[in-house]
Amino acid sequence: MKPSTPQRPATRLLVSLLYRSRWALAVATVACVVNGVASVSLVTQINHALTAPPAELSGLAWRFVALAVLALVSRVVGGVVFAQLSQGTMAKMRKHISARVALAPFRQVETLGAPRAQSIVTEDATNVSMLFFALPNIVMHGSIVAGCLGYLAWLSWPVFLLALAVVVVGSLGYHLGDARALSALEAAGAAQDRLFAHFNALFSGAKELKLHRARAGAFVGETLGGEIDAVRRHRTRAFAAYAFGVGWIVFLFYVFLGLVVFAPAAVAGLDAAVLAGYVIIFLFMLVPLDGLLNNIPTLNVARVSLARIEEMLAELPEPAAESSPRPFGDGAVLKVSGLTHSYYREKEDDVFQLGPIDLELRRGEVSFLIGGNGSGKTTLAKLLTGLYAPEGGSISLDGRAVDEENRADYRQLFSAVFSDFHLFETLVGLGDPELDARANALIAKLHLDHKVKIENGRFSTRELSQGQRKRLALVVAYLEDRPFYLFDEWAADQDPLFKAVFYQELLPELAARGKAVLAITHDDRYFHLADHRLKLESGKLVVDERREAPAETV
Ligand SMILES: Nc1ncnc2c1ncn2[C@@H]1O[C@H](COP(=O)(O)OP(=O)(O)OP(=O)(O)O)[C@@H](O)[C@H]1O
Repeated sequence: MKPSTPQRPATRLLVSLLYRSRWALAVATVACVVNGVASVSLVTQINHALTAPPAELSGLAWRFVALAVLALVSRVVGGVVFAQLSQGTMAKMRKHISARVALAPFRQVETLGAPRAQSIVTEDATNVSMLFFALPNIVMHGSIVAGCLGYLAWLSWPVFLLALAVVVVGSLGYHLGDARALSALEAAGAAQDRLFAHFNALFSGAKELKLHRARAGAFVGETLGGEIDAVRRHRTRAFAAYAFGVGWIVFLFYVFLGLVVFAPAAVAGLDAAVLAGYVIIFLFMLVPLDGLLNNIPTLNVARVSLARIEEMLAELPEPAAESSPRPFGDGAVLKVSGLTHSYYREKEDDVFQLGPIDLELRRGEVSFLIGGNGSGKTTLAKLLTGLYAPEGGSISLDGRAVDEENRADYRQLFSAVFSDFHLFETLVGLGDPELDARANALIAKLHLDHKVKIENGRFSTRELSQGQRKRLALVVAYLEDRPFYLFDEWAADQDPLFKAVFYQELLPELAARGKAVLAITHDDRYFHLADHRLKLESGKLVVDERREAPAETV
């Protein structure tokens, strides 16, 4: 993973976010200002009413009511627009990131990993949405502070210069804390990614944790607990740095105030007659200054999150066109020449090399791919189905090469059930009664009709055994009716009876329907049924024989 640089603001995303929301932001900020003015005016009206003669009271009361309504409306408008902005931004970011992950090359999705993506889609998107609560406050309070400084400059240049010096010295101190806070926030982000991985393990490893008290204790207490504490520590460090920064600036203002009030002689050109004026401005300025400084951490947390989002998006290349101008036909022969792929395993400093591989898959044929664990069968299947782009060599269909431009289309020729398949809740084509009927017929054929059925394109349950769920995955693949079928150790979790159905009935049936079937298998009892046998050993294809070819034992 590249080191991120939160100090460099995620400018592009930030600017585009703000630009796209400029009108809503303007409305919300104006509503905030109107609310501030109305609230202050309400207080002045009350003040006035306390000493006003009774004849003026009814006029004051009407003005009071009007101001109260204005304060109410502006507060509601501001609150609603900010809520829309922040929630809208969060939703947009989540959709954008999800779409980019969905369109990214499969290898990149594998490398990125779910925990980091989850952490970014949840925590970081929320942090960015908070920007919309902080920004108007920063603008509002910042402009009051700037206005006060301007007024000071008009009143007295020396006092203004002194105030400016305080602002510069204070900002430098704040900036030092800010740099520390940003690096702590970045470290918190990295710890948060690891935390999500551990949270996932809490569920995927629930059985193992339940069966081993010591492991559960060590995992929850040290691994997971350690990461929770790491996030807490880094975030606390960041916010403590901001607390020091705010304290430092406010302290400098008190020093300044003390200097002007108690040692006016120290400030050249200070007019004692307008001293009270300065003091009032300083005191008035303290509240918005505090508000301004307190909102900067939210802005910086959002900046760090935006940088993390940008970094992740940069790792997922811009999606290529999803369909080429000339889609593939069904194709009769899939030819592979000199195909290679390598995995670099950082932790072991080791490379797994698959290939170079040459082979052919033909429609109407059942091919079995065998080989020991780790020999590269699944990797070859990912290359054949177009999930991985080959590092070397080529794949072609009826002589037409598969390339970057048409790979997404090429993938649509395959129906696959991988060993780590995912069963979605619904079929594609919801609400089609004909599809429901075909699916239910297949479910009956796979002896699952007493357990589950399809209603409106939805499985009535997915609470099934692993072998049963795999049968449902097979139903989904059958319904897709693509020209190429891949089964990665599909029969591994089936009972002997069903293994026989799979190898002796289902696969030949698919081949008879003109499909090219590739089954990765360890079931040597059924090897003799294959039309085409392939064997991998340590990434090399050591057997490639067809039924009609001279006998060679596999
Ligand atoms: N995502 C990955 N990153 C790094 N190395 C990987 C990755 N996936 C697989 N490998 C390595 O590539 C090699 C081949 O893995 P592959 O899954 O293709 O084997 P396989 O023949 O399907 O094994 P099995 O029969 O156990 O399913 C293994 O040594 C494995 O460690």
